Amino acid sequence: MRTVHSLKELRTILRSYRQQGKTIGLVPTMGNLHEGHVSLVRKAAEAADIVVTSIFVNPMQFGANEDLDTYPRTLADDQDKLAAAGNTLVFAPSADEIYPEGLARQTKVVVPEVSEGHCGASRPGHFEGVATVVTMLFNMVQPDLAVFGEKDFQQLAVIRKLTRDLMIPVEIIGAPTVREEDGLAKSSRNGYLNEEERAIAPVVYQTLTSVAAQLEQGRSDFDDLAREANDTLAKAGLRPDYFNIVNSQTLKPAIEADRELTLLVAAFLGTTRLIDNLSVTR
Ligand SMILES: Nc1ncnc2c1ncn2[C@@H]1O[C@H](COP(=O)(O)OP(=O)(O)OP(=O)(O)O)[C@@H](O)[C@H]1O
Ligand SMILES: CC(C)(CO)[C@@H](O)C(=O)[O-]
Ligand code: BAL
Repeated sequence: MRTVHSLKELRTILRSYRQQGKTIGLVPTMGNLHEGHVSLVRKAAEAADIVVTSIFVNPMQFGANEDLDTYPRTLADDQDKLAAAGNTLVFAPSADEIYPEGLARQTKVVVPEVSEGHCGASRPGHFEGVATVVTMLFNMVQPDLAVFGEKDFQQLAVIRKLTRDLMIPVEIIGAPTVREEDGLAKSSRNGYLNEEERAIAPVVYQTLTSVAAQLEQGRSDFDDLAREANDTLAKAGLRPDYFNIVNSQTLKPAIEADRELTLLVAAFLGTTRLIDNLSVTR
């Protein structure tokens, strides 16, 4: 497995794979890889001949008070995990390689509606940063397909929409959330949790499953359910950011007639912000 840091090297290698008629799958990540990421690489390897995993902590999607500087950078460990998972090529560019003129001069991709609300409301500019870098990665790698985790549910919706709207010829594949045994969604940011916080963290998924069960049993007083969920999170020691019950396609607030619902949650444990979601069919 090779690792390249420059766009020039990336293009040279990919040109040769394309000339051999190989299909290319892309797995965009920010590194500090865990089994969730590995599942995306495996899925990409099942569907494409060549898997390119990008590792780039994208400054454009971080707010001024967020964890850009402390985000874990663990390239050597990541390379070991990727090689074992069947990855072909790692693309690990510097910020200068991606944004040579700096962020202020960067053209932006703005995705309306699905970017609004939820994480989009709590992290202004975040999805512009994600949409822009993902569009750039699509242009740099020109993959046949790309795999993203359902853990970042709103992000996946944003990427599906921009791919359709900009007519980018890439198949977008969603992959299910990989969890710890106690239900906590695997996430690089779980590493920020101290022992006490880690013991509380599974309450996020427990709350999702409890609300999902009540929806399946026919409850449709969505506002009350969301309020109760926020209370449960707060009582456990979390600081809820949002708990929203939405239409799974539009990500707009659910209405009685909706059959496919998704519960979206973000909550802080200390300074760590956890997100998760669960979909329900009624
Ligand atoms: N537990 C998981 N299961 C499946 N996919 C995941 C999981 N966690 C992350 N992913 C996916 O991996 C890709 C890269 O995500 P990223 O590098 O941000 O990982 P992360 O662990 O979610 O990090 P963070 O803690 O910053 O959110 C995204 O498509 C994301 O949805
Ligand atoms: C898709 C992504 C790699 C874009 O920076 C990032 O948002 C992530 O890791 O989910
Ligand atoms: N997993 C989404 C990347 C971010 O939180 O910035």
